Amino acid sequence: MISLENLSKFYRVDGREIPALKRIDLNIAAGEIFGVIGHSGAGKSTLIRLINLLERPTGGRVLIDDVDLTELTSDQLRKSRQKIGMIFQHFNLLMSKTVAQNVAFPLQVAGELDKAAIATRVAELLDLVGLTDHANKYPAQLSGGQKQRVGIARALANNPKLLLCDEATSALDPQTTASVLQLLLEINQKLKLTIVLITHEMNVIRSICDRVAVIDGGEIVETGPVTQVFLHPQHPTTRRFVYESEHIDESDEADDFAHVPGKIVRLTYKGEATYQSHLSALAREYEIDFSILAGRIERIKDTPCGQLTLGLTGLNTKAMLARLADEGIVIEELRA
Ligand SMILES: Nc1ncnc2c1ncn2[C@@H]1O[C@H](COP(=O)(O)OP(=O)(O)OP(=O)(O)O)[C@@H](O)[C@H]1O
Repeated sequence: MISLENLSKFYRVDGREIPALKRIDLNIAAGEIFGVIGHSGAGKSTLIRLINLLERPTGGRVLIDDVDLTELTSDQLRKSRQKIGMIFQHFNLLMSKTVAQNVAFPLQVAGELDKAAIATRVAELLDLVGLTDHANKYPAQLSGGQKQRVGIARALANNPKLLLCDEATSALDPQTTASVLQLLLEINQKLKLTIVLITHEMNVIRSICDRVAVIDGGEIVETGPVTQVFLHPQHPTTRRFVYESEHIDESDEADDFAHVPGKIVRLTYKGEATYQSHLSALAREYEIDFSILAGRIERIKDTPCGQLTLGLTGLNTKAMLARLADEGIVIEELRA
């Protein structure tokens, strides 16, 4: 649905060109929730603002459903933008208008004049985001989570096919973050809406995204399904994000395991295999002793996943690992 081709953006500051994005190539499919994660200054905001041309690229193309937005007239662009909703970290609500008026605003801007039609649509949207009882309140009377729900209702007013989320939960506490993410997931499933979100928090990616791109210094350094990127991070920036979110210290681990005898391996389980007890049965069969050095079980979106780091001793470790591999468990040898 979205195709960014060789996209670059330079900002001109005091006559100097500051590179913000360098030759980005990215494809996002209709109906997916796609996350972009990066540290401050990595280029996330620039990237998301290029998707609806709030920023114009210095080079490259932005295609949405095969239409190159960079070639549209300003009138055509305005029409295309009505099919792209956006929500923001600080909500950007009109403080002097009520919740209902904020949600009605984009309908009026799009040319809807029928007051009854507007009222019906606003009621539908407030019901969708769970704010029916707050229609006549002003933004100052709402919590952060409620404000973001107004932002979401407003963004959905004109039935967009794409929703862009610019650090949409960064100003919210963890519990409110979880409920806003749940709402985004419901909307994605109910309305078949494509969602692109940017964040600096791995937890946001883990809870609702299907695929993720990691951005660093204006470049995409890694991209893939969230389970793949989470369980087998390749680039140092990705590894840092994952290990920080799991409170793992790689260098500590190496020290801690220095005195463990035998082979050290990491097993990765995905799906139902996560809960099965092959390990003890196989260890008995192959006369292997194992000690558990580290472990975690979690859910990545709706997939259960587990990782176990083991110390193995015995004559048949190779054969036992081959059996585990046959059962679809990914084996990484950390020390031979
Ligand atoms: N309007 C601008 N003028 C000049 N430089 C800019 C402008 N906007 C962003 N930049 C620069 O471009 C780079 C990328 O910024 P961007 O805001 O896209 O990063 P980010 O990953 O969203 O960071 P943050 O999470 O802190 O918002 C940074 O070096 C930033 O200083």
